[in-house]
Amino acid sequence: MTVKLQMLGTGSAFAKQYANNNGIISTSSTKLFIDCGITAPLALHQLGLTFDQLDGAIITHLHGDHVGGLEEYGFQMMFRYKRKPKLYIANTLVEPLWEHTLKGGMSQPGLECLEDVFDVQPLVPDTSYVIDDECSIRLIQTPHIPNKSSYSLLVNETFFYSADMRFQPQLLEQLVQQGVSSIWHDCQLVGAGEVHATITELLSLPPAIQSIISLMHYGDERSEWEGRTGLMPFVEPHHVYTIVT
Ligand SMILES: Nc1ccn([C@@H]2O[C@@H]3COP(=O)(O)O[C@H]3[C@H]2O)c(=O)n1
Ligand SMILES: [Zn+2]
Ligand SMILES: [Zn+2]
Repeated sequence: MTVKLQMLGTGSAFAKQYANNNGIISTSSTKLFIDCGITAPLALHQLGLTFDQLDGAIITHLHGDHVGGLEEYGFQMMFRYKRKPKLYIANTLVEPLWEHTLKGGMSQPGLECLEDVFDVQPLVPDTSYVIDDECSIRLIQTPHIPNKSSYSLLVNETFFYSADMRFQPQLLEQLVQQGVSSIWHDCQLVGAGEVHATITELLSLPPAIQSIISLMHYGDERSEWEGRTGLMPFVEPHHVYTIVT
């Protein structure tokens, strides 16, 4: 049972040296985007891949760096590849993703809801879903923007992918107690962490937790922080990581 994760990009929403923090999670039989932001179509192309090589996407929340590539993904699959990709998304985000994000560009006769474009798999948070023999996923609602739903992702109950979330030391502690052995965390290197965890906050975690954290969703100032992130390495874009063995 092996699950791999390759990041198309590891950058913050405003980063220009690193593409949006979007990944491709894969098993021997399934390949899914984790988020599909503005830069995802180009980043995918630069990796030598095409949309039809993926089975679908898992979506964490509705910011452009996480969903801004879905219009092109949906249209390419519809008109070029003639197949509906799976869309794993929290049940609370199904309607807003269509009404507030995609409808303006995608609606036309015959395309009137998210289900007309994607094979929508609405996920109930805190519930585990089997993707295939090797992989299960569970969404956990985590705080990001006040009064907006946003989710982190637990893979096989052992790998925690924060997506975008504020500093939640108690949650991280609890996850470790429940058997999580690897955490990929978004990280704001400069400025106040109003909607993301800052590096200063993450550096305050006990060494035992820091030692299983890798940093993603960072800004262009990453190079100034090499060697200054405690026990937490940066996730490298394009590197293929084995996240579950
Ligand atoms: N209240 C907010 C809302 C948004 N932002 C910035 O906009 C970005 C949107 O994508 P993100 O990756 O969630 O990061 C957000 C902040 O940089 C912010 O700094 N404060
Ligand atoms: Zn983001
Ligand atoms: Zn966000």
